[in-house]
Amino acid sequence: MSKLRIAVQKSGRLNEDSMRLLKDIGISIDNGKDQLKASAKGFPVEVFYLRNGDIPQYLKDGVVDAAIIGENVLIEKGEGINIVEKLGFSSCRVCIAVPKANGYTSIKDLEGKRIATSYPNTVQIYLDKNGVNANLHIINGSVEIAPNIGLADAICDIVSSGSTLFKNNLKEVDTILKSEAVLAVSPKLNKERQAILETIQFRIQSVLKGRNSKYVLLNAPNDKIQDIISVLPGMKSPTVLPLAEEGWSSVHSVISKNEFWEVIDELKSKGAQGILVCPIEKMVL
Ligand SMILES: Nc1ncnc2c1ncn2[C@@H]1O[C@H](COP(=O)(O)OP(=O)(O)OP(=O)(O)O)[C@@H](O)[C@H]1O
Ligand SMILES: O=P(O)(O)OC[C@H]1O[C@H](OP(=O)(O)OP(=O)(O)O)[C@H](O)[C@@H]1O
Ligand SMILES: [Mg+2]
Repeated sequence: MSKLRIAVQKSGRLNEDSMRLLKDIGISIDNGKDQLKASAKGFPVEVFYLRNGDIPQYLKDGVVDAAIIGENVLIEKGEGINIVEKLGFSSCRVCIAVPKANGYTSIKDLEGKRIATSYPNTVQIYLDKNGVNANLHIINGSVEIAPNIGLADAICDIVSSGSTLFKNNLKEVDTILKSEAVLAVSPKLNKERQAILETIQFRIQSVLKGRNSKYVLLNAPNDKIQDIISVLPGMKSPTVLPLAEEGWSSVHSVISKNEFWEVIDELKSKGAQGILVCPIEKMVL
């Protein structure tokens, strides 16, 4: 039987969360990272440990069928590769930054200037769109140091917390794109492996829905129940069960992590007591 070949980053920012996601969807791997290729136990998948930056070419060539990769890398060099799931980790943005003292007003200020970057295609497309001519200086790491050593007037690199820019006396002036880890697929994927991929996608969706939701249990007097369930969507509708104590009920429901605190405040103000909040491992709708 054919196996789906999935690439993950060998080491770096994406590795740990990628391996955790694979584990959460039931793909466990015996051998360690020193192996560049490993088979999953009890599931038709082979995992390849590769450099994030090399993965787009492997996908294009069909050497691997799917990959967990930073969206920014696909935008830079992943033409023709489809993203099938956004995975909700390694969020960052690709930004233009200049020295703090620079009185930057718009991208036009970079006309004729030198920009250091590891993302030349992304920057060039952005400059072309804005009708700006600049000289790109391609470096693979520590891009933020370039203005300080006189190598460039501006940089274009990944920003997350902003602390690397801050430490290097730079300020973010333009965001070119936002990125997160994604599941990407080779244009050469065959039918048999497509079916394995669909099983994986279904499992990933169940895990991500679980991660984005909380299970809530609370107690309330029966005369407050209608008011309380009006703010609780649940998967279908909330579960209401009688408590041993006469006149009281327990309500169970699922809340989205994004609106969690607002809903909790509202539940309290409507008379909910003993509110318990539990993580959800997986959610199959
Ligand atoms: N500071 C950050 N915060 C959040 N996500 C980040 C950050 N830096 C990078 N990323 C994301 O993680 C991906 C991998 O970054 P990392 O620095 O680990 O590898 P790399 O050096 O770009 O790649 P390679 O595996 O080819 O050596 C990036 O492409 C980006 O999507
Ligand atoms: O906004 P921040 O939270 O400071 O993160 C941004 C920094 O993180 C990444 O570098 P990384 O640490 O991955 O080092 P690298 O250049 O060796 O890849 C990126 O290239 C920035 O330098
Ligand atoms: Mg990095």
